[in-house]
Amino acid sequence: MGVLRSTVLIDAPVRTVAAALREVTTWGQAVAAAGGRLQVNAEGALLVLGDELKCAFPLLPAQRLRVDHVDEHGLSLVTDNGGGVTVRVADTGGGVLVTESLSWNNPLGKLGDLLMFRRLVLRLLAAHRTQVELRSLELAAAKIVVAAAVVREGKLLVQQRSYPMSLAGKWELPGGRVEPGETEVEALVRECHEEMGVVVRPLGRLGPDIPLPGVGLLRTHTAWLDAADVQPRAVEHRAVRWVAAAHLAGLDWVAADRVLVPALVALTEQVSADQ
Ligand SMILES: Nc1nc2c([nH]c(=O)n2[C@H]2C[C@H](O)[C@@H](COP(=O)(O)OP(=O)(O)OP(=O)(O)O)O2)c(=O)[nH]1
Repeated sequence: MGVLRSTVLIDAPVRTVAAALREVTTWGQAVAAAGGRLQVNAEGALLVLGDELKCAFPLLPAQRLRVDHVDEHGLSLVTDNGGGVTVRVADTGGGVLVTESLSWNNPLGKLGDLLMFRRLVLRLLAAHRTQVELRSLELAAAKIVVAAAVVREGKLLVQQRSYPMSLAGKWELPGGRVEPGETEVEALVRECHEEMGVVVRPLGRLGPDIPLPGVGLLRTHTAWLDAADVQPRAVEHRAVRWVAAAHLAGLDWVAADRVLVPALVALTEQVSADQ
């Protein structure tokens, strides 16, 4: 088995780099820059566990890759013959270190590695490194949309959108755009008050950053309702609902929020166990 590794230090938040890694287009552009073609069998713009990709390079048999692991620390893709790509992101305090390892099984042996595979893999690693860095810096400068994950009595608070047409009827977390001069926490408190008439207390970050094409970057914070007995109401939305962990995966979410579901399920189960 051949293995090559590449590293790069990126000046962006660690979850933002992880978000760039998940983007299907980042992988597609890297493969194209190395002379290949990537076909993706994924529902959204971001890779989730189990998604499949088919990677083809001239003169080589196409490889099927499956997303085997993905979280805010990186992801791994595995091929049918035991090879694959693992990318890890780690905050060093002086930038985010991205380490990518690409391993392959070459039926042509050492000579094939020397003549062809090593060069191709190095090209691919360099192209991916460049794409991830470019996209991370772009996302780090993007406008932020904040969302609140509020759990009470074993259920998560969700809202049903009423606009625009393309999102009407879909479910999302309460929140909205961070206005100029506002912190994320201030925006979250303001949006929850405007949208549901409640006061929330944000507690900290949850789950991955999620790129919203043409809008910005979605960032989620866990939050508590300030008063235990107050009932959120739908001011701008069609409905608000409290949903148990077991029903979260089945909800008709806006596309981006599907990526958050594992973190939302884990949070809801954990808070229910603690209460
Ligand atoms: N609030 C919120 N917005 C989300 C989520 N997921 C997601 O893709 N979005 C998108 C939908 C919108 O394109 C954008 C934020 O829109 P918004 O309508 O909530 O924000 P806003 O109140 O600041 O904007 P507006 O109504 O004044 O236009 O982010 C989510 O979970 N919560």
